[in-house]
Amino acid sequence: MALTITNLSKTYANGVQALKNVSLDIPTGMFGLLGPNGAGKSSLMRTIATLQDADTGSIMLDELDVLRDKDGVRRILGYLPQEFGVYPRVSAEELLDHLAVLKGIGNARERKETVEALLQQTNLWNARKKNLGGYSGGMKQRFGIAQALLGNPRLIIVDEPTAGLDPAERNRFHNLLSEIGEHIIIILSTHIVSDVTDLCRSMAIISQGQVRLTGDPLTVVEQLRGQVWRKVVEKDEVAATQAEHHVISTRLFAGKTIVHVLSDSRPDGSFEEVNPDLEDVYFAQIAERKVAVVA
Ligand SMILES: Nc1ncnc2c1ncn2[C@@H]1O[C@H](COP(=O)(O)OP(=O)(O)OP(=O)(O)O)[C@@H](O)[C@H]1O
Repeated sequence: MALTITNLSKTYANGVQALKNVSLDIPTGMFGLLGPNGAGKSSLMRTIATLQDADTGSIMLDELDVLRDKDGVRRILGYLPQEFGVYPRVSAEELLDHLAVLKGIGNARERKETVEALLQQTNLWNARKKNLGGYSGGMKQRFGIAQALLGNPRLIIVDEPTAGLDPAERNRFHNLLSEIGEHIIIILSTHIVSDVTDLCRSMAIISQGQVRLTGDPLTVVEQLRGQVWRKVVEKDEVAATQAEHHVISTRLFAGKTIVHVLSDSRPDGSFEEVNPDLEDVYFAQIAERKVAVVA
């Protein structure tokens, strides 16, 4: 199974062009869509989820025309949106049962089995009678995944799921996502680079509505080897370093600043080579855009 997005564009009524000729091939497994705030990730996710239309372009899930056959897509789609509201005075068990009815699981016995299995899988069984208003952020996200899994979806979209979760809940959420299956497509939209490093076998970086890079994380990181250099500088040296070099990131460490610089060769003897990671790949893409905008 594959999701093929071709030349997708979208301009909102206020003139903002959120998607510019986006083309992506998304294979089975977990796919990471990485980009800064405002990059166009949610616009793309909502379009795939049939919640809004594109101006031009096409999206095919194998033979299924996603932009035309919306009912067909909804039958096989699980969606966890960025803003996921719950009814605070209803228990997880009751709401999941209700959502299962809406998903078309009419048989009461089948529904009971499905709801119970999902509550177990998302580790909410012991809290199933508790009102959702009393759930923590992480529990709500796990409930969000439980509802997205109703009806055995073949395509799951999760939009920025770990923002605001503490490390333990984030781990739990990651484990849950990676257990869900290798045989369906899961698109994880996020601005948290390590979510993609940890979970995804293929990915894309999107910024300002355009796809900047696609590939598998290991390969795109390897392609940057020999081009990233680091130096520890005092805070008041950062500006001068930025003026002289192509700085892709700065990070505070013990009161000093670690700068990462992109360069085909060692800029000078004061820099040491970095073992690049996906964060370097990401910042290199995003930093290039900033340079392009200034120029
Ligand atoms: N309904 C809308 N009407 C007008 N502009 C919109 C609308 N939705 C999004 N935008 C704009 O389109 C651009 C892309 O937004 P989008 O929400 O798709 O990005 P994002 O990558 O999901 O960002 P974030 O992580 O902040 O949600 C932004 O400039 C945003 O302000």
